[in-house]
Amino acid sequence: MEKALTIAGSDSGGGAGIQADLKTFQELKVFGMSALTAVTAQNTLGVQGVFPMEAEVVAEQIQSVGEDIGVDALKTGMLFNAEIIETVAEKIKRFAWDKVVVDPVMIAKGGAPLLQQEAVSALKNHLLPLCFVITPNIPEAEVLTRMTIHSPDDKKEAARRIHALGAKNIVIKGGHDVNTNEAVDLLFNGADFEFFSVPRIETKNTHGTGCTFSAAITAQLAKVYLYMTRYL
Ligand SMILES: Nc1ncnc2c1ncn2[C@@H]1O[C@H](COP(=O)(O)OP(=O)(O)OP(=O)(O)O)[C@@H](O)[C@H]1O
Ligand SMILES: Cc1ncc(CO)c(N)n1
Repeated sequence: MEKALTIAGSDSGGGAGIQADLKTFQELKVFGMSALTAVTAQNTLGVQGVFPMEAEVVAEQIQSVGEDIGVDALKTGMLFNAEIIETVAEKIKRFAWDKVVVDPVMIAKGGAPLLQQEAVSALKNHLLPLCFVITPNIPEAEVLTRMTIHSPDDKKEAARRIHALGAKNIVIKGGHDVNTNEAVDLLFNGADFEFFSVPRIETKNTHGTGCTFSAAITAQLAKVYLYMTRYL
């Protein structure tokens, strides 16, 4: 059975974070493992508390999993601060993991910060160059590129800029594009653009959509051989 690791925060409400990731791994029939970066107290009303782990605690969890069980693919979610980001980047390099999915989690849907503002540059400098796929939502893509995104062309330009930061494949998710009746994601692999569009489901219950999405990509990556060198 292929093995997937999530390096992310705990959501006590079970909709996002490692809980969403592990449920998704299980659904897609890969063996799920976790390295916890933070404990959050969350429910349907919002985020009531955020308690980050020491970077050393994150490092030890990744080390234990990497040196014994093995990792076919991994994703990162909430990383909270620069120290944790740098620790995660070091471990990815140390184990030479290549199927790395970065969900650049910054702010919970209710507005609570899940990444310190000063950690954005650590994310750009240390983690983006190591990632095979990055899955920003529109506000996250705006922070990473320092541009505003209104149109499909803006999404393309943002994807180009994120590619220039070192990410190999970029998916800009369209969940936040609430003015259209479609949810349109854009994939850019450094050469070609592809839009994926589905009818927007009218619901407020979208907590954890991004975590589930990036966990699904990670699970599917765990099962495939990366043979297309253009993407590597
Ligand atoms: N209302 C919706 N109807 C259909 N698809 C949706 C809807 N909202 C989001 N999606 C899809 O779900 C996936 C996740 O996108 P979204 O932009 O919601 O991520 P996110 O903001 O990072 O989520 P979160 O921060 O809650 O984890 C994308 O593929 C997006 O197109
Ligand atoms: C722990 C955690 N990770 C990610 C998100 C983003 O959905 C969240 N709300 N909570």
